[in-house]
Amino acid sequence: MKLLPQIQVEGGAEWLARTATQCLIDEARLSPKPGLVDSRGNGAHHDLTLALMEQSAHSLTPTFQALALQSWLRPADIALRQTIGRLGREGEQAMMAATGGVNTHRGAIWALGLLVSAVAMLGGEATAPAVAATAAALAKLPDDAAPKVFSKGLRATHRYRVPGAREEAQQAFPHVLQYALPQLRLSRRNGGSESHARIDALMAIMTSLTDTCVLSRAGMEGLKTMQRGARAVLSAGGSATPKGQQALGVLDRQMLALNASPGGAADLLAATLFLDRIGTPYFKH
Ligand SMILES: CC(C)(COP(=O)(O)OP(=O)(O)OC[C@H]1O[C@@H](n2cnc3c(N)ncnc32)[C@H](O)[C@@H]1O)[C@@H](O)C(=O)NCCC(=O)NCCS
Ligand SMILES: Nc1ncnc2c1ncn2[C@@H]1O[C@H](COP(=O)(O)OP(=O)(O)OP(=O)(O)O)[C@@H](O)[C@H]1O
Repeated sequence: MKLLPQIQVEGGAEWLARTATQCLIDEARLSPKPGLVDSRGNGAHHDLTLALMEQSAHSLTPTFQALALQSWLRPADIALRQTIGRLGREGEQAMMAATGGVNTHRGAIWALGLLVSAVAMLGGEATAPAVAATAAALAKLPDDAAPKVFSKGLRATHRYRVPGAREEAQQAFPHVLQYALPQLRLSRRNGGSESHARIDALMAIMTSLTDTCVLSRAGMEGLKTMQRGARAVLSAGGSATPKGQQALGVLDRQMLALNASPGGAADLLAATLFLDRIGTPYFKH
Protein backbone atom coordinates (compact mmCIF):
# COMPACT_ATOMS: atom_id res chain seq x y z
CA MET A 1 0.00 0.00 0.00
CA LYS A 2 1.18 3.49 -0.85
CA LEU A 3 1.70 5.68 2.19
CA LEU A 4 1.19 9.33 1.44
CA PRO A 5 1.80 12.36 3.62
CA GLN A 6 -1.47 13.73 4.99
CA ILE A 7 -0.94 17.00 3.11
CA GLN A 8 -0.91 15.12 -0.20
CA VAL A 9 -4.14 13.32 0.74
CA GLU A 10 -5.79 16.63 1.63
CA GLY A 11 -4.58 18.25 -1.59
CA GLY A 12 -5.84 15.30 -3.60
CA ALA A 13 -9.26 15.35 -1.92
CA GLU A 14 -9.55 19.07 -2.51
CA TRP A 15 -8.66 18.69 -6.19
CA LEU A 16 -11.16 15.87 -6.65
CA ALA A 17 -13.94 17.91 -5.01
CA ARG A 18 -13.19 21.01 -7.07
CA THR A 19 -13.01 18.95 -10.25
CA ALA A 20 -16.31 17.14 -9.59
CA THR A 21 -18.03 20.49 -8.93
CA GLN A 22 -16.54 21.97 -12.11
CA CYS A 23 -17.81 18.99 -14.14
CA LEU A 24 -21.35 19.65 -12.84
CA ILE A 25 -21.05 23.31 -13.83
CA ASP A 26 -19.62 22.44 -17.26
CA GLU A 27 -22.49 20.00 -17.83
CA ALA A 28 -25.12 22.54 -16.76
CA ARG A 29 -23.75 25.34 -18.99
CA LEU A 30 -23.23 23.17 -22.07
CA SER A 31 -25.74 24.12 -24.81
CA PRO A 32 -27.91 23.21 -26.61
CA LYS A 33 -29.02 20.15 -24.55
CA PRO A 34 -32.46 18.77 -25.47
CA GLY A 35 -34.98 19.09 -22.61
CA LEU A 36 -32.31 19.96 -20.04
CA VAL A 37 -31.34 23.14 -18.21
CA ASP A 38 -28.55 24.85 -20.17
CA SER A 39 -27.28 28.38 -20.83
CA ARG A 40 -30.27 29.03 -23.12
CA GLY A 41 -32.90 28.30 -20.48
CA ASN A 42 -34.77 25.80 -18.31
CA GLY A 43 -35.57 23.12 -20.89
CA ALA A 44 -38.51 20.99 -19.75
CA HIS A 45 -38.03 21.99 -16.08
CA HIS A 46 -40.34 24.48 -14.45
CA ASP A 47 -38.59 24.53 -11.09
CA LEU A 48 -34.94 24.66 -12.28
CA THR A 49 -32.67 27.45 -13.56
CA LEU A 50 -29.01 27.54 -14.52
CA ALA A 51 -28.27 29.73 -11.48
CA LEU A 52 -29.92 27.12 -9.23
CA MET A 53 -27.94 24.29 -10.86
CA GLU A 54 -24.69 26.20 -10.27
CA GLN A 55 -25.60 27.00 -6.67
CA SER A 56 -26.39 23.34 -6.14
CA ALA A 57 -23.07 22.27 -7.70
CA HIS A 58 -21.14 24.56 -5.33
CA SER A 59 -23.08 23.27 -2.32
CA LEU A 60 -21.74 19.78 -3.10
CA THR A 61 -18.00 20.58 -2.94
CA PRO A 62 -17.72 19.77 0.80
CA THR A 63 -19.59 16.48 0.23
CA PHE A 64 -17.19 15.42 -2.53
CA GLN A 65 -14.23 16.44 -0.38
CA ALA A 66 -15.48 14.42 2.60
CA LEU A 67 -16.12 11.42 0.35
CA ALA A 68 -12.55 11.61 -0.98
CA LEU A 69 -10.96 12.04 2.45
CA GLN A 70 -12.91 9.15 3.97
CA SER A 71 -12.18 6.85 1.02
CA TRP A 72 -8.45 7.49 0.63
CA LEU A 73 -6.67 4.12 0.12
CA ARG A 74 -9.55 2.23 1.76
CA PRO A 75 -10.79 -1.11 0.38
CA ALA A 76 -14.38 -1.61 -0.87
CA ASP A 77 -16.07 -3.04 2.22
CA ILE A 78 -19.32 -2.63 4.13
CA ALA A 79 -17.83 -0.07 6.51
CA LEU A 80 -16.81 2.24 3.64
CA ARG A 81 -20.15 1.66 1.85
CA GLN A 82 -22.01 2.79 4.97
CA THR A 83 -19.80 5.85 5.36
CA ILE A 84 -20.26 7.01 1.77
CA GLY A 85 -23.99 6.23 1.96
CA ARG A 86 -24.27 8.55 4.95
CA LEU A 87 -22.16 11.26 3.27
CA GLY A 88 -24.20 10.93 0.06
CA ARG A 89 -27.48 11.38 1.92
CA GLU A 90 -26.03 14.37 3.79
CA GLY A 91 -25.01 15.75 0.38
CA GLU A 92 -28.59 15.34 -0.85
CA GLN A 93 -29.73 17.34 2.18
CA ALA A 94 -27.14 20.07 1.50
CA MET A 95 -28.38 20.22 -2.10
CA MET A 96 -32.02 20.48 -0.97
CA ALA A 97 -31.10 23.25 1.49
CA ALA A 98 -29.21 25.15 -1.24
CA THR A 99 -32.09 24.91 -3.72
CA GLY A 100 -35.04 25.41 -1.38
CA GLY A 101 -36.16 21.80 -1.76
CA VAL A 102 -35.70 21.27 -5.52
CA ASN A 103 -33.96 18.12 -6.76
CA THR A 104 -31.17 19.45 -8.95
CA HIS A 105 -28.47 16.79 -8.59
CA ARG A 106 -29.62 13.60 -6.85
CA GLY A 107 -28.48 11.34 -9.67
CA ALA A 108 -25.24 13.28 -10.01
CA ILE A 109 -24.38 12.96 -6.32
CA TRP A 110 -24.76 9.20 -6.68
CA ALA A 111 -22.63 8.81 -9.84
CA LEU A 112 -19.95 11.43 -9.12
CA GLY A 113 -19.90 10.57 -5.41
CA LEU A 114 -19.04 6.96 -6.16
CA LEU A 115 -16.43 7.98 -8.75
CA VAL A 116 -14.77 10.50 -6.41
CA SER A 117 -14.62 7.82 -3.71
CA ALA A 118 -13.19 5.32 -6.17
CA VAL A 119 -10.35 7.62 -7.30
CA ALA A 120 -9.49 8.23 -3.64
CA MET A 121 -9.58 4.49 -2.88
CA LEU A 122 -7.01 4.06 -5.65
CA GLY A 123 -4.76 6.74 -4.13
CA GLY A 124 -5.66 9.62 -6.43
CA GLU A 125 -4.24 8.22 -9.67
CA ALA A 126 -5.94 5.64 -11.86
CA THR A 127 -7.32 4.92 -15.30
CA ALA A 128 -11.02 5.44 -16.09
CA PRO A 129 -11.81 1.67 -16.30
CA ALA A 130 -10.11 1.02 -12.94
CA VAL A 131 -12.05 3.88 -11.32
CA ALA A 132 -15.37 2.68 -12.77
CA ALA A 133 -14.71 -0.91 -11.63
CA THR A 134 -13.87 0.28 -8.11
CA ALA A 135 -17.01 2.45 -8.00
CA ALA A 136 -19.05 -0.58 -9.12
CA ALA A 137 -17.63 -2.70 -6.29
CA LEU A 138 -18.85 -0.05 -3.83
CA ALA A 139 -22.27 0.29 -5.51
CA LYS A 140 -22.82 -3.49 -5.29
CA LEU A 141 -22.37 -3.55 -1.53
CA PRO A 142 -25.53 -3.24 0.56
CA ASP A 143 -26.07 -0.17 2.72
CA ASP A 144 -28.31 -1.39 5.53
CA ALA A 145 -28.58 2.10 6.97
CA ALA A 146 -30.32 3.38 3.80
CA PRO A 147 -33.96 4.27 4.48
CA LYS A 148 -36.44 2.27 2.41
CA VAL A 149 -37.96 5.21 0.63
CA PHE A 150 -40.12 5.48 -2.45
CA SER A 151 -38.51 7.18 -5.43
CA LYS A 152 -39.62 8.01 -8.95
CA GLY A 153 -36.54 6.31 -10.38
CA LEU A 154 -37.19 3.06 -8.52
CA ARG A 155 -40.82 3.04 -9.60
CA ALA A 156 -39.83 3.50 -13.26
CA THR A 157 -37.27 0.65 -13.12
CA HIS A 158 -39.99 -1.68 -11.76
CA ARG A 159 -42.76 -0.55 -14.04
CA TYR A 160 -40.70 -0.78 -17.24
CA ARG A 161 -38.31 -3.53 -16.04
CA VAL A 162 -35.21 -1.57 -17.01
CA PRO A 163 -31.91 -0.78 -15.30
CA GLY A 164 -31.68 2.62 -13.57
CA ALA A 165 -29.08 4.72 -11.76
CA ARG A 166 -28.19 1.95 -9.29
CA GLU A 167 -27.60 -0.64 -11.99
CA GLU A 168 -25.58 1.76 -14.17
CA ALA A 169 -23.12 2.15 -11.28
CA GLN A 170 -23.17 -1.56 -10.37
CA GLN A 171 -22.30 -2.41 -13.99
CA ALA A 172 -19.29 -0.03 -13.88
CA PHE A 173 -20.90 2.83 -15.84
CA PRO A 174 -21.15 1.20 -19.30
CA HIS A 175 -22.73 4.33 -20.81
CA VAL A 176 -19.71 6.37 -19.74
CA LEU A 177 -16.99 3.89 -20.62
CA GLN A 178 -18.44 2.31 -23.77
CA TYR A 179 -20.46 5.17 -25.26
CA ALA A 180 -19.58 8.65 -23.99
CA LEU A 181 -15.78 8.61 -23.52
CA PRO A 182 -15.06 7.01 -26.93
CA GLN A 183 -17.46 9.47 -28.64
CA LEU A 184 -15.95 12.47 -26.79
CA ARG A 185 -12.48 11.50 -28.01
CA LEU A 186 -13.63 10.64 -31.54
CA SER A 187 -15.42 13.98 -31.97
CA ARG A 188 -12.37 15.83 -30.64
CA ARG A 189 -10.15 14.00 -33.13
CA ASN A 190 -12.57 14.88 -35.93
CA GLY A 191 -11.85 18.52 -35.25
CA GLY A 192 -15.13 19.66 -33.69
CA SER A 193 -15.07 22.24 -30.89
CA GLU A 194 -14.98 21.01 -27.28
CA SER A 195 -18.69 21.92 -26.92
CA HIS A 196 -19.59 19.86 -29.99
CA ALA A 197 -17.58 16.91 -28.68
CA ARG A 198 -19.43 17.12 -25.34
CA ILE A 199 -22.84 17.35 -27.00
CA ASP A 200 -21.91 14.31 -29.12
CA ALA A 201 -20.90 12.43 -25.95
CA LEU A 202 -24.31 13.28 -24.45
CA MET A 203 -26.00 12.00 -27.63
CA ALA A 204 -24.01 8.75 -27.39
CA ILE A 205 -25.37 8.20 -23.86
CA MET A 206 -28.91 9.05 -24.98
CA THR A 207 -28.88 6.48 -27.81
CA SER A 208 -29.23 3.65 -25.31
CA LEU A 209 -29.71 4.78 -21.69
CA THR A 210 -32.97 3.80 -20.01
CA ASP A 211 -33.22 7.20 -18.34
CA THR A 212 -35.75 6.95 -15.51
CA CYS A 213 -36.18 10.75 -15.56
CA VAL A 214 -37.52 10.47 -19.11
CA LEU A 215 -39.57 7.36 -18.31
CA SER A 216 -41.20 9.00 -15.27
CA ARG A 217 -42.12 12.14 -17.19
CA ALA A 218 -42.87 10.86 -20.70
CA GLY A 219 -43.12 7.06 -20.56
CA MET A 220 -41.77 4.60 -23.14
CA GLU A 221 -42.74 6.91 -26.00
CA GLY A 222 -40.51 9.63 -24.54
CA LEU A 223 -37.63 7.19 -24.08
CA LYS A 224 -37.87 5.88 -27.66
CA THR A 225 -38.05 9.46 -29.00
CA MET A 226 -34.89 10.33 -27.06
CA GLN A 227 -32.95 7.27 -28.25
CA ARG A 228 -34.04 7.62 -31.89
CA GLY A 229 -33.35 11.37 -31.97
CA ALA A 230 -29.88 11.00 -30.45
CA ARG A 231 -29.03 8.31 -33.03
CA ALA A 232 -30.18 10.66 -35.80
CA VAL A 233 -27.80 13.40 -34.58
CA LEU A 234 -24.81 11.05 -34.54
CA SER A 235 -25.59 9.35 -37.84
CA ALA A 236 -25.91 12.79 -39.48
CA GLY A 237 -22.25 13.35 -38.55
CA GLY A 238 -22.62 14.81 -35.06
CA SER A 239 -23.50 18.22 -33.66
CA ALA A 240 -20.68 20.03 -35.51
CA THR A 241 -22.30 19.38 -38.91
CA PRO A 242 -25.28 21.32 -40.36
CA LYS A 243 -27.32 18.09 -40.68
CA GLY A 244 -26.46 17.06 -37.13
CA GLN A 245 -27.47 20.49 -35.85
CA GLN A 246 -30.76 20.19 -37.66
CA ALA A 247 -31.42 16.76 -36.10
CA LEU A 248 -30.50 18.18 -32.69
CA GLY A 249 -33.06 20.98 -33.17
CA VAL A 250 -35.74 18.43 -34.04
CA LEU A 251 -34.92 16.37 -30.94
CA ASP A 252 -34.95 19.50 -28.75
CA ARG A 253 -38.48 20.40 -29.94
CA GLN A 254 -39.73 16.82 -29.52
CA MET A 255 -38.37 16.54 -25.97
CA LEU A 256 -39.98 19.85 -24.96
CA ALA A 257 -43.33 18.82 -26.49
CA LEU A 258 -43.21 15.57 -24.47
CA ASN A 259 -42.07 17.36 -21.27
CA ALA A 260 -39.14 14.93 -21.33
CA SER A 261 -35.76 15.69 -19.79
CA PRO A 262 -32.81 13.28 -19.88
CA GLY A 263 -31.53 14.08 -16.37
CA GLY A 264 -29.85 10.69 -16.01
CA ALA A 265 -27.95 11.19 -19.26
CA ALA A 266 -26.87 14.65 -18.04
CA ASP A 267 -25.53 13.13 -14.81
CA LEU A 268 -23.57 10.58 -16.81
CA LEU A 269 -22.14 13.34 -19.02
CA ALA A 270 -20.82 15.04 -15.87
CA ALA A 271 -19.35 11.64 -14.85
CA THR A 272 -17.76 11.37 -18.32
CA LEU A 273 -16.12 14.80 -18.02
CA PHE A 274 -14.83 13.78 -14.59
CA LEU A 275 -13.27 10.51 -15.81
CA ASP A 276 -11.83 12.33 -18.81
CA ARG A 277 -9.94 14.65 -16.42
CA ILE A 278 -8.83 11.84 -14.13
CA GLY A 279 -6.50 10.58 -16.88
CA THR A 280 -3.89 13.06 -15.69
CA PRO A 281 -2.75 12.96 -12.05
CA TYR A 282 -4.09 15.73 -9.82
CA PHE A 283 -0.75 17.14 -8.84
CA LYS A 284 0.03 18.02 -12.45
CA HIS A 285 -2.91 20.44 -12.67
C1 LIG B 1 -29.24 5.51 -6.40
C2 LIG B 1 -29.89 6.86 -6.13
C3 LIG B 1 -29.63 7.73 -7.36
C4 LIG B 1 -31.39 6.70 -5.94
O1 LIG B 1 -31.94 6.23 -7.13
P1 LIG B 1 -33.41 5.87 -7.45
O2 LIG B 1 -33.42 4.88 -8.56
O3 LIG B 1 -34.14 5.51 -6.20
O4 LIG B 1 -34.05 7.16 -8.14
P2 LIG B 1 -34.21 8.72 -8.01
O5 LIG B 1 -35.44 9.07 -8.75
O6 LIG B 1 -34.09 9.20 -6.60
O7 LIG B 1 -32.92 9.27 -8.80
C5 LIG B 1 -32.53 8.76 -9.99
C6 LIG B 1 -31.69 9.81 -10.70
O8 LIG B 1 -30.64 9.15 -11.34
C7 LIG B 1 -30.47 9.61 -12.65
N1 LIG B 1 -30.75 8.49 -13.61
C8 LIG B 1 -31.90 8.11 -14.15
N2 LIG B 1 -31.78 7.04 -14.93
C9 LIG B 1 -30.50 6.72 -14.90
C10 LIG B 1 -29.75 5.69 -15.51
N3 LIG B 1 -30.31 4.77 -16.28
N4 LIG B 1 -28.43 5.66 -15.25
C11 LIG B 1 -27.86 6.57 -14.46
N5 LIG B 1 -28.50 7.57 -13.85
C12 LIG B 1 -29.81 7.64 -14.06
C13 LIG B 1 -31.45 10.73 -12.84
O9 LIG B 1 -30.84 11.97 -12.60
C14 LIG B 1 -32.48 10.50 -11.79
O10 LIG B 1 -33.08 11.69 -11.34
C15 LIG B 1 -29.25 7.61 -5.01
O11 LIG B 1 -29.94 8.80 -4.78
C16 LIG B 1 -29.07 6.88 -3.66
O12 LIG B 1 -29.34 5.72 -3.43
N6 LIG B 1 -28.58 7.64 -2.73
C17 LIG B 1 -28.35 7.22 -1.37
C18 LIG B 1 -27.04 7.78 -0.89
C19 LIG B 1 -25.88 6.90 -1.26
O13 LIG B 1 -25.83 5.69 -1.08
N7 LIG B 1 -24.83 7.52 -1.77
C20 LIG B 1 -23.61 6.84 -2.03
C21 LIG B 1 -22.79 7.49 -3.07
S1 LIG B 1 -22.46 9.18 -2.80
N1 LIG C 1 -28.66 20.19 -16.85
C1 LIG C 1 -29.60 19.49 -16.23
N2 LIG C 1 -30.89 19.82 -16.38
C2 LIG C 1 -31.85 19.10 -15.78
N3 LIG C 1 -31.64 18.02 -15.01
C3 LIG C 1 -30.39 17.65 -14.80
C4 LIG C 1 -29.33 18.36 -15.40
N4 LIG C 1 -28.21 17.78 -15.02
C5 LIG C 1 -28.53 16.76 -14.26
N5 LIG C 1 -29.84 16.63 -14.08
C6 LIG C 1 -30.49 15.52 -13.28
O1 LIG C 1 -31.87 15.37 -13.48
C7 LIG C 1 -32.55 15.14 -12.25
C8 LIG C 1 -33.81 15.98 -12.24
O2 LIG C 1 -34.83 15.26 -12.85
P1 LIG C 1 -36.34 15.46 -12.49
O3 LIG C 1 -36.69 16.92 -12.60
O4 LIG C 1 -37.13 14.49 -13.32
O5 LIG C 1 -36.37 15.05 -10.96
P2 LIG C 1 -37.52 15.14 -9.93
O6 LIG C 1 -37.44 16.39 -9.13
O7 LIG C 1 -37.39 13.86 -9.16
O8 LIG C 1 -38.85 15.11 -10.82
P3 LIG C 1 -39.89 16.25 -11.27
O9 LIG C 1 -39.15 17.51 -11.66
O10 LIG C 1 -40.53 15.58 -12.46
O11 LIG C 1 -40.80 16.46 -10.11
C9 LIG C 1 -31.63 15.51 -11.15
O12 LIG C 1 -31.57 14.47 -10.20
C10 LIG C 1 -30.28 15.70 -11.81
O13 LIG C 1 -29.38 14.73 -11.35
